[in-house]
Amino acid sequence: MADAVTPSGTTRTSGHLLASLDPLLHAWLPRQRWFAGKGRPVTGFTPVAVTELLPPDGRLGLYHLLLRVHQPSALGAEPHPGDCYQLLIGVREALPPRLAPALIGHVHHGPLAGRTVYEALYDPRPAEVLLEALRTQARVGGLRFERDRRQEIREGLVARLLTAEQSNSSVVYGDTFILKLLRRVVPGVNPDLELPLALSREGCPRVPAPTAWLQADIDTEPYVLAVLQPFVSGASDGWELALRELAKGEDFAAEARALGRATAEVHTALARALPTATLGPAQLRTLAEGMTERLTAAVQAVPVLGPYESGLRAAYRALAALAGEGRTWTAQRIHGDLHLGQCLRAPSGTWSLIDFEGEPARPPAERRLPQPAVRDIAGMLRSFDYAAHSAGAPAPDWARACRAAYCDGYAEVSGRDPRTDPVLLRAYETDKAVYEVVYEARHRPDWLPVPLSAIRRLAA
Ligand SMILES: Nc1ncnc2c1ncn2[C@@H]1O[C@H](COP(=O)(O)OP(=O)(O)O)[C@@H](O)[C@H]1O
Ligand SMILES: O=P(O)(O)O[C@H]1O[C@H](CO)[C@@H](O[C@H]2O[C@H](CO)[C@@H](O)[C@H](O)[C@H]2O)[C@H](O)[C@H]1O
Repeated sequence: MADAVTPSGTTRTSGHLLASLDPLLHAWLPRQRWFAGKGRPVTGFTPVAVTELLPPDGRLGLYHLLLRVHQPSALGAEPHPGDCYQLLIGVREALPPRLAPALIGHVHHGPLAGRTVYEALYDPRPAEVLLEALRTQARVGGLRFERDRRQEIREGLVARLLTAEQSNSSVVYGDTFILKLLRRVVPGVNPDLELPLALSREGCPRVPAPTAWLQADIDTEPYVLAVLQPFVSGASDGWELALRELAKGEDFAAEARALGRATAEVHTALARALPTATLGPAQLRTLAEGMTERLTAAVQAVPVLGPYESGLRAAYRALAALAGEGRTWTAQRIHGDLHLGQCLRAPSGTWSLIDFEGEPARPPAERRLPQPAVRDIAGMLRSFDYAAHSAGAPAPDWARACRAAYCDGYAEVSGRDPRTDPVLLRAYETDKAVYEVVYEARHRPDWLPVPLSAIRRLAA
């Protein structure tokens, strides 16, 4: 491993530390749930920044690492410098049994020889070090711990790692706050901080307002590394709730309507807070072309889509035809990956939306472009359909009622009924269903029939 490029204030041992960790990380990193490069071998690491948060000479050492992971590009893809991942490495003489699942390995040489290194977020003490650094707005090396001073952060909140299946890692502090530590990080503005901050400035209560955040400046570029928000205690997510109601044969229309209202509140606040744009004929054509290209790539990746391709293309042709008629749409910042799993219902019945990162597979710059709000609505409509097809026997009437109630709720608050834009809505729903086919084929092949049933309907 090359010598560490350390920000000022970092440790004398960091270069050696990385050299001794290299073989351990090779074995450990690709097995992590949040590692996005699965299926391609890891050929090496380059340290981007190494910061000592607790010196290793005590009972507990703690390092913050940003690591570039080198992997061969996918066949036909452009050469890529490698994704940058964020790690928190704990160092102890020996691991207590409760931390066994966190083990990375035993170090055999270098300054940490004889010590054990592990995934520090499993351990309450290192996680509490992060909260304390946020509370006190610490600066350590190139790490900047920032906070909104209007919100109080109490001392001594006890940390626990969330065990949910997720793309990043989250720690809950005393049921008061949740810290999302981003794993694959990119330079520039991150919508997962940008949009909740903008919504909080607008006074929109539908999104937990960021309390604090961690940033790094690397080669003059800012990286958002973690975001702390109030924890919605006792909340259930929309997906769990929908499946529970379906299993009981209960209707979900009242909740769907409340979700429609919440989505409209968020869209209205985002349109006020951040720039909007008008999509003219040229942009509509580009939009339709992009959808068509994604369909072509999806058919190549998942050939079972083949028989439906021409039927699905009709939705995109209809969109391009609207461009020919000179139709325009307003575009604005949106959630970008809205589905039932991104909606939390507090015990009081209030809904919140979370996770504004956008679709992780899309390039970061594209995720921050203004887009028609209908795209988020299409995501939610797909989600009701998903729920109705995931619970034992399909429940098309249940899905229809939810979809209608969601649009009603949206129209009540925004004054715009998404069903008055059927061509755009259908094109976005088709695009999302195609994405889902690829997603399920890659990640959950047993679920493939769920989006495929929508594909059959949309292609007819
Ligand atoms: N403010 C919050 N209050 C309560 N639970 C939350 C909150 N934010 C996130 N969660 C929980 O954490 C999980 C992961 O959060 P999410 O932002 O979706 O992370 P990821 O981007 O890693 O998927 C969610 O599914 C939800 O259960
Ligand atoms: O939550 P993520 O940002 O990781 O989104 C990805 O995974 C989702 C599944 O967890 C996937 O969503 C699809 O399945 C959901 C049920 O599990 C369903 O509610 C969604 O409507 C459906 O799209 C999402 O597409 C993917 O990007």
